[in-house]
Amino acid sequence: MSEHTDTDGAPDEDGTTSADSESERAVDDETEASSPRAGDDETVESTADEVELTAEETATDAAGADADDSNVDVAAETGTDGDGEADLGSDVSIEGDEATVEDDEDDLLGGIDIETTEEIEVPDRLVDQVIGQDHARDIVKKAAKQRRHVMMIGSPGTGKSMLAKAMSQLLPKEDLQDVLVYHNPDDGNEPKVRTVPAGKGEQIVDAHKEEARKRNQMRSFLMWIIIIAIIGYALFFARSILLGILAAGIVFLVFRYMNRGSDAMIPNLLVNNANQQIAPFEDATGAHAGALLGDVRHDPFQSGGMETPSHDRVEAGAIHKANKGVLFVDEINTLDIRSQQKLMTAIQEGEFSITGQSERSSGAMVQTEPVPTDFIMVAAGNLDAMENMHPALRSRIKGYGYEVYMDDTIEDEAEMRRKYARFVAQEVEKDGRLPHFTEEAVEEIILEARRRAGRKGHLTLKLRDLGGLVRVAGDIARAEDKDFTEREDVLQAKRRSRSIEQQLADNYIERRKDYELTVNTGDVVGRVNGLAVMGEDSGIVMPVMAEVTPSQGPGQVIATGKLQEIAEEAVQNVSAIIKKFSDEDISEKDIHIQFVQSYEGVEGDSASVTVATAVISALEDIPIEQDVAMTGSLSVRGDVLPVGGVTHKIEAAAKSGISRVIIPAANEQDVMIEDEYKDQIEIIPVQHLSEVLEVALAGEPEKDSLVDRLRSITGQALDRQVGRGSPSPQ
Ligand SMILES: Nc1ncnc2c1ncn2[C@@H]1O[C@H](COP(=O)(O)OP(=O)(O)OP(=O)(O)O)[C@@H](O)[C@H]1O
Repeated sequence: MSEHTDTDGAPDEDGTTSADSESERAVDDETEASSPRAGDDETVESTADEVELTAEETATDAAGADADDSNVDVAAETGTDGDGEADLGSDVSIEGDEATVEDDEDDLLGGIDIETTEEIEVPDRLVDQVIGQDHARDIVKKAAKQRRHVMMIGSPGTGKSMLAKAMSQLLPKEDLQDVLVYHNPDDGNEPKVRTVPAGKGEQIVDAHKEEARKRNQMRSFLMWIIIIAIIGYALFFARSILLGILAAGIVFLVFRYMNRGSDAMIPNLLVNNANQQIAPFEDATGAHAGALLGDVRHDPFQSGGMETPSHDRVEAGAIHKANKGVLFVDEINTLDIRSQQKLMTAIQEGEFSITGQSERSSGAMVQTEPVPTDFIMVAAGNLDAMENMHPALRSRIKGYGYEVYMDDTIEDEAEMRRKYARFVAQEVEKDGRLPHFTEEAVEEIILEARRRAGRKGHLTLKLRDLGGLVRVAGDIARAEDKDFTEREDVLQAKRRSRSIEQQLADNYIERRKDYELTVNTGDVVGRVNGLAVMGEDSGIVMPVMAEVTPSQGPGQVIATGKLQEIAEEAVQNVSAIIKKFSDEDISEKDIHIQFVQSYEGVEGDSASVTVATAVISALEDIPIEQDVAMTGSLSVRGDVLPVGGVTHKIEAAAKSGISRVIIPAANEQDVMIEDEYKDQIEIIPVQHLSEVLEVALAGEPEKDSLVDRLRSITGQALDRQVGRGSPSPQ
């Protein structure tokens, strides 16, 4: 829309052809020294923009609460490299400790000295409260400045909507507008639309109401005079009270009708930003068409003087309410295609007429003049969302904005741990009812953040879940009337707030124990205790059995249920090696694989080492030790490759009474098992299938000759000792 102008001179997405828009962007980019956009070289981008942002922050951060950008100020003042002390507020002193705490992993609070989180100052601006996600945060700042759209892809609870909300706080409030819808005397079905600066809308409506009230007052006065005159005339001259009442009634109705007419002239304040302290943030996640695009209510009377004028029935949609602010749509692929197309039009044109969304209602007759929709769109979701999103909409966002992938974890450094301590303070303050956390309680939360990361030297950024733990712990402390949330409360919360998958997995392990289905002693040919993950945070022992039989025709891999594909892939991977060391030709055999009592939940190739071991055992008729469980992916040359969820898998093995577990050596650093399991299980990291067989197979000398053959054909010369006695990483 022509009336939309951006404060920074950046072009609107105003319906120009893409060629026009591109040239506008080029001009814009020139004026902005080097405004980057998605797809540009990141290094070049960030240098120019950091300068911009730093300048912006220095000017605007009067509150001094900026989390990361304050580093610059701190560095300038103290001469240090500035690593965020200022984040934690003046109450918390960490100066002097810096050099020593930086790399001390055991200092869980990263060097700050607090008794409780009450002492930690929480920054005012949402953007400064965001932990990690530096890339996304920078993008959001740039995009707010340049009025660009953003697409954030990543795991749930990593701060996507928080960042979108933060973006609205960064937009200029001065640009906000009110939108009024007026009756159109020429065409009642096409109400007029006018925009005025925020706050003016209410004044205009009030002025119209006042005018209508005065007019109606005058009319009422006139009406009563006429009624009295008519009744007087009827009584004294016509001598008929009935006639008088009838005539007075008609006069009354005529005046009522006239009054309704002047009420109908009062405009409808469609979008009211009078009390808006920041630019609007509209969350249109899962919104139906009406809520997203606006609607016109049905009018049951439609005509005859009783109808509601069409402009009064118009309702704004999220796209209109978000004008000059942020429209956030999570799981954007769940919007139906028509809504996505219309959303695209709104982005492109910067305006969108409102019409009835229900085709059979009287609202469908009405279509307003275009209503401004000059919002910044923040689309979010996981990778699926991106695949299933309307391609043209995606290209709109891409062409006019940034795409950013959210991190799941962040490096575990002193600065970051201090921010996690602040995160606990933030969550406590946000909730408003929880007791603050003691130092030890915060330490336990940080330990949990490490554990949940599933990666050595990292902390989880799935902070919604971690915030959930903070709340449960706080609630436990509150229920006990404690002044502060203590370490025991966090430990209890950890036990209580187990996910459905964790509860299911524990049930599963218990049930298998009850029915004595878990075999953890002795040795069996063709049976391996495999390990799998359920959901994101729990493991199970999943035995795999293999049987090899001569085939009538070409050999097949036969597996149960949905696991056929995984079995086939695992057998294919191992077939090259088997061909070399075995006299048996497996292409002439049927290989039956059973994932015992499991139909799904096995992720991809993490079962391939298990399947390969079971097949080799069945083929060579060498038994497998059942006190061993294993996980790992396999290359065609027999290398054992890393997999996910090792910590949960090891814990599941320990819970099932298994005493040794084989994991890929590359995953060794990710193991963060709870203390209680450390003495129960020996962890054996391996690099090659020959090591797996050396540990898992029983029945020498067949085992030794097989391992030797495997080593010689794959050129694997292992110096290190594997098997019993190798130190566990914990
Ligand atoms: N990076 C972060 N920094 C600080 N707090 C965070 C962060 N990520 C998540 N949180 C906390 O978790 C809450 C939920 O996060 P948010 O709604 O932004 O996640 P999301 O990525 O949008 O998830 P979803 O896609 O499921 O909606 C936030 O209100 C905040 O308390």
